[in-house]
Amino acid sequence: MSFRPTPTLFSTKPSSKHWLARQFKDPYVRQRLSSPKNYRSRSAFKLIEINEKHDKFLHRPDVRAVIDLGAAPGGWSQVAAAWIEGTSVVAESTLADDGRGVVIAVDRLRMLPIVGVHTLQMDFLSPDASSIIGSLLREKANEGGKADVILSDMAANTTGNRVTDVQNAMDISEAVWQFARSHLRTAESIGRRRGGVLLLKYFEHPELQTFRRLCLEPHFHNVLYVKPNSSRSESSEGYWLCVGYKGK
Ligand SMILES: C[S@@+](CC[C@H](N)C(=O)[O-])C[C@H]1O[C@@H](n2cnc3c(N)ncnc32)[C@H](O)[C@@H]1O
Repeated sequence: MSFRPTPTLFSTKPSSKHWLARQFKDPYVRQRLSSPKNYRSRSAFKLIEINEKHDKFLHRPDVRAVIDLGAAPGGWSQVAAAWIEGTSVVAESTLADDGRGVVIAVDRLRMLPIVGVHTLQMDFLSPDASSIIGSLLREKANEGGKADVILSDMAANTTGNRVTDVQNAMDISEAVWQFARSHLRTAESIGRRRGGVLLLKYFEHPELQTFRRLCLEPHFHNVLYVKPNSSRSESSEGYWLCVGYKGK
């Protein structure tokens, strides 16, 4: 596919020129535009890469319920649904009776539908988010309302105020962790040390490292820092891949 902008569609401000130049050079932007899979976001390649490099935690026969927090526009949900829907390399017999598991995608923005994905438009930080998502899990996946994998690519809008931005990032990490405590399946219940997986985006800051040490490390068999090649090197984002949830 050729990748040429229509000049009249773009502003010529220096910031726009810089953005455009970066987009044209970016191999993942090109890959997204040329891929027949029509991924909705460049982020899809981050999840694909993390999954490939880390034991294909998403592509396990016993992964039936995936929650994608901060899912819009939907690249990660597409990747998860491809597996759950059985369009990936999976034996039919390993899927649930109706041939599917469930992906629940949550975002405060509206998302266009994706086959096999239940979308919830809501603010994840609202007090009733956990119970609403839990009810949907019980209804669509299992009585216990447990998820095998919880993904969070959520990021608050930056304000330019460092203190506020760090606090917002902390609030999201804390809320995701509290949610995982209630809804993530334990490794023990699956009989697999690496089961019960949380993938959580965070931004470099000492307070977030403290959060990792106090909240995540004691409750998972392994917590890895992951910076996929597809995550821009100038971005301070990284992911914690927490495998083997030990339970409360
Ligand atoms: C980087 S994008 C996610 C991209 C997504 N993984 C994909 O592949 O398409 C981050 C998303 O988090 C969402 N978000 C941030 N804070 C949120 C909140 N409190 N509740 C729900 N969604 C939130 C934003 O609306 C945004 O769509």
